[in-house]
Amino acid sequence: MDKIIYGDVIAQNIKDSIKARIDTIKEKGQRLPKLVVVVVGSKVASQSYIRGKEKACQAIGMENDLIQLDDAITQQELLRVIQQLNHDHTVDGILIQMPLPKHIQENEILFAIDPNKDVDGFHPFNVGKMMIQEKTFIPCTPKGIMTILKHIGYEDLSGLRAVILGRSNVVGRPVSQLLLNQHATVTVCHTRTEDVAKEAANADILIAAAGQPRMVKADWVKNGAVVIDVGVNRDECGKLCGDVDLDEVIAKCRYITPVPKGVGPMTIAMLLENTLEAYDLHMEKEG
Ligand SMILES: Nc1nc(=O)c2c([nH]1)NC[C@@H]1CN(c3ccc(C(=O)N[C@@H](CCC(=O)O)C(=O)O)cc3)C=[N+]21
Repeated sequence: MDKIIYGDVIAQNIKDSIKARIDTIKEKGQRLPKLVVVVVGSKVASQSYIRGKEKACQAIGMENDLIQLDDAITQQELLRVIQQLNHDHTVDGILIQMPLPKHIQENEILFAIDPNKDVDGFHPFNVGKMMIQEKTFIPCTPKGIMTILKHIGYEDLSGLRAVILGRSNVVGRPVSQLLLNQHATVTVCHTRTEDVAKEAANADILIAAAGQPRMVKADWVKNGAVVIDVGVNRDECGKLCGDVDLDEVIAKCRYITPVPKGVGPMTIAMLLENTLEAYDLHMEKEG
């Protein structure tokens, strides 16, 4: 069914070209790009994502380290770990796995990461740069969504209505900016929106990032719409499922991304891409 966009296939192509780049770096005998992932605590949900990313790094020959920290780590101790990584010249990208435990002040942590190593694009300096359309690290999931849209010929979004379900710092807010940059007319819906289904039904491009299993039904979708499912939920059976009821929605839409094999693998590919960008930035500076 060519309505379904398999993000894992697009992601594989991107990873292949990053691998080719890394192969040439190896041939030249230069230092390899390196990503460090910091995880606090042992949340099960985090583990599968971390493993996916580790596997991806290994497959393309990118250096990667995992720093696993105890749940009980203090704010100061975590800040010190980040400082060390900031000063380590072999480290190109730093990813602090979200969410952090409740006793950690997330914003202070985000401020602490060297903006030039912020491959998540979560540092407020980089968030601000994105807002004013300066070149910077674009958060991985929003960047993955835009790459999928471009892949299906949705690059110039002039005259199109984009509706986003969810206003998180990680997906909803940044993707709204990126869609706006591509000239879409953007609506962001959230828990206080009066009639989400009605808003969604106006969308030419519907981005579901609400964290509600199979919330989006057929009557939420305009005929011919593009539906991007960012949901990472577990259903009653413990199976990974999205925010969109694909079986219902598929008849109405022009394109739809599945869960799994949709946005998730793209997020990882974008993380690798951002780490390579960070590497290029650092090599340029080191001369
Ligand atoms: N600082 C930070 N940056 C992140 O980018 C970040 C984070 N924290 N915290 C957690 C979320 C979640 N996330 C996913 C990435 C890939 C898949 C993915 O590849 N999923 C596969 C399936 C994996 C499976 O089967 O479990 C798929 O959709 O096909 C899922 C989830 C990134 N996150």
